[in-house]
Amino acid sequence: MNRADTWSDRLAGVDAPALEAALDEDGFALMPRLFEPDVCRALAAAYADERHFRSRVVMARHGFGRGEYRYFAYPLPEPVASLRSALYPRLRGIANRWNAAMGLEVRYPPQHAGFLEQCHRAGQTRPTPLLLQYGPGDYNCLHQDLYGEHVFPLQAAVLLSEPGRDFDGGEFVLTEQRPRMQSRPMVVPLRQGDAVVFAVNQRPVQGTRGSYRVTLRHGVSRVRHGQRHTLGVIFHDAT
Ligand SMILES: O=C(O)CCC(=O)C(=O)O
Ligand SMILES: [Fe+2]
Repeated sequence: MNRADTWSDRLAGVDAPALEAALDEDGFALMPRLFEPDVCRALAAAYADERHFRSRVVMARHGFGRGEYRYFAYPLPEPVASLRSALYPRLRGIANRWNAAMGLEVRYPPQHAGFLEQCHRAGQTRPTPLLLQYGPGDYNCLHQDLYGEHVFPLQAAVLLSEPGRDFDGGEFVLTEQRPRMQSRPMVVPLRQGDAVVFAVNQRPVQGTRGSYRVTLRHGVSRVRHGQRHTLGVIFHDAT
């Protein structure tokens, strides 16, 4: 069995109706223990090896927060490549249903390779999966990972460090901006190896008089002690 099959099998064990219900209710869903601790450690350690990456961003230089991240270069290393292509078909139905509910015409093809072709034809050719590294005092301002016209409306992040042991603080947070209402904050309780799937930008909410759109942003509260690493999996590529 090749690695991509292994990841498809692994994701086949995910409770799809529960994932979908959580995404519809809150705009995010947890996938607990997606990575084993040894995989988390290996990926976090890979941050130091420049050869895996196409660029490095020091967040304070751009007003993005404090801390840094690196975008992987193609070909993506394992398990990032397999996870990205195996997760996409599990989220595509929700993405298409959300777009229909929001009155958007875009629909996503069955396989990630097909969607990437669309991105690449539009000049979005640079890989977007990334590793983030935070030390004491670091944080990530609320943001959206939009990198061009082509956007897949869901993304995933995997926490590679263990809260309480490797770091304190550094909570993954989301805000949901509702039309003519105050924003709703959400804190996502993650442990090492847990993944969160969440809305990149907008999602539909079913109200009593039809559906309306809310806008999500995500970020990370200040890390108090220790080191925190995350893997980010974004399905569209960047210009
Ligand atoms: O470090 C985090 O948990 C946030 C990661 C993030 O912004 C992303 O994956 O897009
Ligand atoms: Fe992000």
